Amino acid sequence: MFHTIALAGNPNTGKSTLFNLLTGLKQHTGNWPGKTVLRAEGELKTEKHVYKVIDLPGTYSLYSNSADEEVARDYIIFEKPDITLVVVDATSLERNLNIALQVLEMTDRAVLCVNLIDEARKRGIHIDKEALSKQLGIPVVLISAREKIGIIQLLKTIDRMIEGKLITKGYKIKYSPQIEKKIKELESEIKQIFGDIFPARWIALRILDGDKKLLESLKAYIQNQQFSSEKHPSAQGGCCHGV
Ligand SMILES: Nc1nc2c(ncn2[C@@H]2O[C@H](COP(=O)(O)OP(=O)(O)OP(=O)(O)O)[C@@H](O)[C@H]2O)c(=O)[nH]1
Ligand SMILES: [Mg+2]
Repeated sequence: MFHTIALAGNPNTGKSTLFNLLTGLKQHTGNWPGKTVLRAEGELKTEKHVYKVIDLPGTYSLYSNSADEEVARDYIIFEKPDITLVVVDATSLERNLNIALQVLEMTDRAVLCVNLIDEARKRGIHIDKEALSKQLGIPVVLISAREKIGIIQLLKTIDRMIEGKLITKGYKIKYSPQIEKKIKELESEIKQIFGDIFPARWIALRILDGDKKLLESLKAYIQNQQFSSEKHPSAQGGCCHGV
């Protein structure tokens, strides 16, 4: 049995370089954004486990602004990777953390990979990974995918997470009392429809944001599930039990 790892993050942060290093494949890399347009898949074997690694397109957010964002978002929400590696650029961490917070709204099972640590060190940038990890509630690993720095530590972190030895609790942004009240109301309705298969808080936030495309994706997902359980009645009681 294999586990799944998705690579998400802003464009040009070294996701495909890391993907190639982990899987031995040759995804397109280069110094301009938007190279990976569709998701690519490969295999990673660590000492203990086998993983399917998915290289997602780089995006500045995970809303419904573009096809790329939808590919990345839908993968995290509908395919539910066991671990999402959020690959960020150590030389522009503040800007990159935006997407990390968006991923944490969707899943707690994430690791922050602070890539290009070689470049950051050259520029005298110090990153306090313990403080970052404490704030975000997930492991933080400093890596250089190009110079192969920190990769053993990353693999150990992935294995430990899969084995349940590392418990994560991703940071969730607190909004104003009025918004939090609306989120609570919507959350309970969303849970009635979907149970626990989707992160209700995240869907509530997307609804409040007027994200119609997400609603369309959810509708298509439900129809798809109903269709496949009609075709394969034995499939009922799977992940969509109660929908
Ligand atoms: N210095 C340094 N450069 C890196 C590192 N990792 C990747 N790069 C370089 O960063 C550039 C972008 O790398 P990619 O792997 O293509 O980035 P990506 O995130 O897949 O980009 P998109 O698919 O466009 O989102 C390339 O020129 C890489 O060689 C690193 O650890 N250190
Ligand atoms: Mg890429």
